[in-house]
Amino acid sequence: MAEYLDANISGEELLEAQAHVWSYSFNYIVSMALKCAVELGVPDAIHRHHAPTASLPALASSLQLDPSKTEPLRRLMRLLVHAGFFTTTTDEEEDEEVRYSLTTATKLLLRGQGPASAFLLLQLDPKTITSWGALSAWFQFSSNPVPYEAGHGGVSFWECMEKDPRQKKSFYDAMVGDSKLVAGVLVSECKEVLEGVESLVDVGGGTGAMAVAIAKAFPKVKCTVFDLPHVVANLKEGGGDDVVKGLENLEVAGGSMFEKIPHADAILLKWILHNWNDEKCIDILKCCLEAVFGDGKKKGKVIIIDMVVGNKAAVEKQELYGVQLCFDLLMLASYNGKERDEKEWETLFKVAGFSGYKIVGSLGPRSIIEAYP
Ligand SMILES: C[S@@+](CC[C@H](N)C(=O)[O-])C[C@H]1O[C@@H](n2cnc3c(N)ncnc32)[C@H](O)[C@@H]1O
Ligand SMILES: COc1cc(-c2oc3cc(O)cc(O)c3c(=O)c2O)cc(OC)c1OC
Repeated sequence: MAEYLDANISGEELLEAQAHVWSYSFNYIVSMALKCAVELGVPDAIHRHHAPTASLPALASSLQLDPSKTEPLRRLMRLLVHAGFFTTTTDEEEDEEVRYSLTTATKLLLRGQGPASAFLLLQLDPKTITSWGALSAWFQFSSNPVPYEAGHGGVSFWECMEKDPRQKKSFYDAMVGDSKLVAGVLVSECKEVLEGVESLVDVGGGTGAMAVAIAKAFPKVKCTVFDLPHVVANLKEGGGDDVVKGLENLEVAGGSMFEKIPHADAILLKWILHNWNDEKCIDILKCCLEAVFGDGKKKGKVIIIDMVVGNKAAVEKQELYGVQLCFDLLMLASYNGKERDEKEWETLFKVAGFSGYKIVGSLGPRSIIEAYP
């Protein structure tokens, strides 16, 4: 036994530890195999198939792969079945051939219509992966609080994105996909959040996907998409993925959430505060408070869709807790932002001047938090 190991460790425990290291060393291979399947169009080919399942030869032929790639495809699919992205059945009465079908997760990865495919491709973009490779150098040598900026000559993620149309498109495609998915759940299963709300501003609303969904589902709510002027510049003229144009109860406003936010009785902050450190969050929240006060009356609320690290959902489902911790590291690396636990949220609201808050629902690893003036 090597001297650095405790003499009491059994051989079984040692080999299990080795497999644990292997498993985490290989995690990216599963991610890359999934990216490969999405790029090949495997989910789409199964979806297009005349039956809800597809055999390996049918799949290979639909993907127009050379016959020599059929066996490698079987091995790719075996890994992704193990990871929960496809299921298999065998028709014993017919040909005993294995047939693949989609799971709910792979339905989210259909090209064009799948709300999570842009997110997957964004996380696995060579640029994103390269920035993770520089994290240890940032810990050791950088005085810039934002790892992303340290690797980009002091330029922020938002500024870099403006100079790189491909990165900008992939970022907003990922955000739009997520907003469509979350908006669908919000308007059908969490309607009470918008009960009694007459006007709403979606702060940092990007290209408007969330506000469009709310405006369509709640025609009596006057909605506004608010983001930096260049982000919302041509939304009214029909830019963006959603039809902002033509919706009577939807306005577009450009400005900065650090300066002035238009008045409304509900201010929505979806996936905003985790991008910022505590000081910046307090500035944003103070601006929100002014926006809901508007006519001087203490009414209205700020609705926040973000993670509450270690919440009940995460305690009950370990995978959700893992997602929260990965997002926290992504926010650290990209913006010096963070995912917050309930105590940290409570402190932010108190310091910004809110009278109270309530966690009113959960959306997978994220929560819906209401903060009151
Ligand atoms: C992570 S995205 C979230 C977008 C959208 N809420 C969603 O969940 O899909 C953050 C948004 O904040 C916007 N943003 C950044 N700085 C801002 C500022 N000073 N004022 C208003 N919006 C800002 C960005 O343009 C971007 O659309
Ligand atoms: C486009 O390249 C990068 C994207 C991100 C980034 O930022 C996010 C911000 C959010 O509020 C929510 C998110 O889900 C995300 C992301 O998923 C995400 O990938 C971060 C980067 O810097 C590390 C990027 O540059 C490479």
